[in-house]
Amino acid sequence: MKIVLAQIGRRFNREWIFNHIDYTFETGKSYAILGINGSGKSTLLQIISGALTSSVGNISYFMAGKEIQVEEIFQHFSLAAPYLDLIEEFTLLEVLEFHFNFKKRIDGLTNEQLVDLLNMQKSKNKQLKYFSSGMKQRVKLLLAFCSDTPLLLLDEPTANLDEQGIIWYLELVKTFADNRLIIVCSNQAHEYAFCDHKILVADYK
Ligand SMILES: Nc1ncnc2c1ncn2[C@@H]1O[C@H](COP(=O)(O)OP(=O)(O)OP(=O)(O)O)[C@@H](O)[C@H]1O
Repeated sequence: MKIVLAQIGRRFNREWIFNHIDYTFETGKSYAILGINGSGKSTLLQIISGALTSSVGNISYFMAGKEIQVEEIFQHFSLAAPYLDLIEEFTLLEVLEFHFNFKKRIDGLTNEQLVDLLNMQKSKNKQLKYFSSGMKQRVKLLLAFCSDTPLLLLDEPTANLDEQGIIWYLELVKTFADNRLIIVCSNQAHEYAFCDHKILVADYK
């Protein structure tokens, strides 16, 4: 997969958040979008995911040399982000079942294997509204990493995770990152240290 940004800019009302971004993202590489709070990392990630349009410029997506339209791109990425909500009335098993109706499971992982990966056997029949914020974050990350998509988008992946959770996240990266295009929005070194390329939003002010 290849994503090409050409002179991308975004403003809200009269304020330009960033402008003139020319950048190419490619499969097999990992990228960190970096910047202080409010610098525009999530805005850029949402443009890449097609959830938000840019104010100027063009974004193009290619898979196996064939162009994909932005309306289709949702089928090809998984996203874990603070603004993405889980259905809290569902139990963990119901969340897994529901999510994987829409996305293919990586390596055909079963619900039991996914629960084991989360280390949440005791909580599999519990509604998510009773999960701690760290547990919900682990579920979001697992759904993203274990969906068979070429593009993995992670916004603040270790938000709400304790030290053990951060180690668990880095294990997910090791196990499920191969041959994918990964883009991480972050301002915490431990969550993007593995990334090959770094993009500073402040360079595009
Ligand atoms: N819908 C919107 N309307 C107006 N302003 C917005 C909107 N969405 C974002 N902004 C503004 O755009 C700027 C960038 O926000 P964004 O959430 O992309 O930053 P961020 O770098 O991801 O921040 P954080 O590290 O805190 O998550 C902020 O000043 C924010 O207030």
